Amino acid sequence: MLEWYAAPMEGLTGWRWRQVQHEMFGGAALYVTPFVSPNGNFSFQRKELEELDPERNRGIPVVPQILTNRAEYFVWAAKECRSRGWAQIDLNLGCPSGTVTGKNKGAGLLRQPELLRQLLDGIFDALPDMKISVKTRIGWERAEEWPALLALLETYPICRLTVHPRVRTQFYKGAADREVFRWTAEHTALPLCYNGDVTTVRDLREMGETFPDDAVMVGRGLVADPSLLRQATGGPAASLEELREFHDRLYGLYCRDFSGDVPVLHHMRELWNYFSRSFRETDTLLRQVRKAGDCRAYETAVRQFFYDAELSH
Ligand SMILES: Cc1cc2nc3c(=O)[nH]c(=O)nc-3n(C[C@H](O)[C@H](O)[C@H](O)COP(=O)(O)O)c2cc1C
Repeated sequence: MLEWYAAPMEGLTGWRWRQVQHEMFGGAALYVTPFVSPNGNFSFQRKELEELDPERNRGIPVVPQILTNRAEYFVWAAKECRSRGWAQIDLNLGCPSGTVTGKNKGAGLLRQPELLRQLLDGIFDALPDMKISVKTRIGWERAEEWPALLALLETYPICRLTVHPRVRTQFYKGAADREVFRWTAEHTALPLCYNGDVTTVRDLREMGETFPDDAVMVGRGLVADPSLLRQATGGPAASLEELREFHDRLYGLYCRDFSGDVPVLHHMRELWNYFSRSFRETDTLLRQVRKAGDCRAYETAVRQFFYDAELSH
């Protein structure tokens, strides 16, 4: 059955974004959290605890994502998540960042098949009753690596394999290779989820028609237009008023929770990098937003923007 998922995006789709998006627009059957990264201290950071907190995610179907290359850290973190009521845990095999891959984590594991095997053996031996999903790229530097990686992954009872069909060295450049996903769908019995460059309702419909038995995960397209999955499930596109309310509520949560203007503005700038695509003619606004040295200047720029704004669709 085709389902739509919200992708994990560090700094963008954290619990505050999920709260507001889910309440206002919904449409996602699951929301994978930006990764948490357990280590030898066997304790989560405050930000990670918030990300996993049932209260902050109340009513939202959340799948915590874990980034590690050590089975004992994953198993500890998964049990912590289970004790908070989360039934499924996702393993990150896709993060391309040099600081992550340099430690053989995320996509770094894709060039270390033996380490990956040990990690998966340890995870699936210790957690036979938990639903474990995996989100992966198709290789380190060449798509030709994918058949061997898939053969390895297939030996485990992965409850859903999300495939982002780029290799690590591409980061987010070039096009996601939908042919590789098609090949994967023809060659594996694992439940699949497609992820990459799905940004319009037309894309969503096309994916739904081509892969009716799989799921589709949307990242940047959903941050750009938080109503995208509502539209995929037959609902209307967001109105200008809804987008303004979405912005104001999220901004209000950042202002409430962060101390000082700097972290608030940092988060809002990240959001606008994508959210601006919902509107026409955003150059002046984006300049003003980037220039705003404090929240007052930011609020003035955004008020003016919404006064003049026109939707891009
Ligand atoms: C700023 C940013 C943060 C991301 N954080 C994560 C993350 O924490 N975990 C993860 O698995 N993928 C992460 N990703 C990758 C996205 O989940 C997704 O795979 C990627 O954006 C491609 O999908 P899209 O074209 O629908 O955006 C991140 C991507 C970006 C651009």
